[in-house]
Amino acid sequence: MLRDVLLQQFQARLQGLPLRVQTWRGDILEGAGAKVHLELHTPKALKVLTSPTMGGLARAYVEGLIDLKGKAEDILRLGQAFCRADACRTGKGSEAWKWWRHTRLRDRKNIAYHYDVSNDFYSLWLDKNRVYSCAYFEATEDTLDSAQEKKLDLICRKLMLQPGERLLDIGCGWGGLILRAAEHYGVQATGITLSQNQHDYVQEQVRQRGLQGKVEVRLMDYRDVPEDIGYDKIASVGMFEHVGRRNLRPYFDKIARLLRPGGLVMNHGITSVALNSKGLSSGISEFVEQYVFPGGELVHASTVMQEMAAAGIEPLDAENLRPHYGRTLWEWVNRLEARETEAIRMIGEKRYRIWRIYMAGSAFAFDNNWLALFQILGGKPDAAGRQVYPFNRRHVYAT
Ligand SMILES: C[S@@+](CC[C@H](N)C(=O)[O-])C[C@H]1O[C@@H](n2cnc3c(N)ncnc32)[C@H](O)[C@@H]1O
Repeated sequence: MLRDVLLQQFQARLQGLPLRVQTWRGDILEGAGAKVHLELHTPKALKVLTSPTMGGLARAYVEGLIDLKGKAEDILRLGQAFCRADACRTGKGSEAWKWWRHTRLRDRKNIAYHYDVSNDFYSLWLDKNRVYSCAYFEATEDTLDSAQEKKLDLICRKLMLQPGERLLDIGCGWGGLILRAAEHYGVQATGITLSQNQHDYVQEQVRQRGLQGKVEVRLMDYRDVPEDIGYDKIASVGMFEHVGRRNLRPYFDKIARLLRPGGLVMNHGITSVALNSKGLSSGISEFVEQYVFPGGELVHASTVMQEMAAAGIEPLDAENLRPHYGRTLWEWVNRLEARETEAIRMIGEKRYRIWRIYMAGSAFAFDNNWLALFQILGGKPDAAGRQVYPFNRRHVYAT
């Protein structure tokens, strides 16, 4: 019978893996020294497991065909060995994305899908400032809270924020950067987001902290920001992954028009390690597109610099924070798992599983050098080509 053949093929793949498997009939297939328990809830799961991909396993878990119990790190390591997916960084993923996907309406829907899940859910496992991007673990003893504050400060120092300057934060999330920049660096800050929940939360923070007139948040697409102001500094943190490969040129053109001559921009975001921008293989990109970040796209850091330069913004500094994002994501996963019951009550089992597996998978991808995180600082020279930037980096590291 086909089912028995599939079961045999599956068993052959298990050889030597520390995995305990329980089938829907209650049979136990014991691997040596099992660290992870895999439950097959239905014979349908066998189809996924006989020619497995990382994305296929994630989908089966999210859809409830299988259950995975154990430490998220062990699950990912086993998944990789089981799928024999050593080369996910090679960029053989889907090319399904198309430029017309990034209409304003579609982007707004995509953002709402991911960010408007529930503010309470995000507050369960993010740091106290609700920063949803890579932290900066400057010292080994840093906690998530301190590492996120250090990241915000690192960006403020790289941008050389001065009191009275105008700062625009494109994709401001729950306001961590604009609130800190206004309170600690004295800038006039404007944040934009496409998420209604984030917008409402930041507005309430501005009111509670008495920052009216100093911090403004707007529910707005970056393409619609009025160009008559001339910002001294612009930040975009964990946002440009939503822009789309083909929109990077107009995105940086827009930034160049918003920035006054001599101004600085910090583009902080996830980049691919593969040069060809095709996405991670083993079905990972397809899973992320369907369940996590519809419309998200990654490019190599060199492409970011190229597109920046084409818009007349001079790349001044680039730092890869890859290990910091691995650590940040493991912190998020551990904190989410510790609050599993509340999380499921708030957003339901399926969405809990999506966030758990995508964050653990992303942590694994950073640890394995499949993904990178680049802070790229650029400056807009004045008409004579001048860009006032120090001859050293003391302003960044001497605190
Ligand atoms: C991963 S969050 C990062 C939030 C914040 N910068 C942080 O570090 O916590 C991405 C942000 O980009 C915003 N975003 C995505 N696409 C956007 C667009 N087209 N226009 C404006 N904001 C956008 C989202 O609304 C969200 O606030």
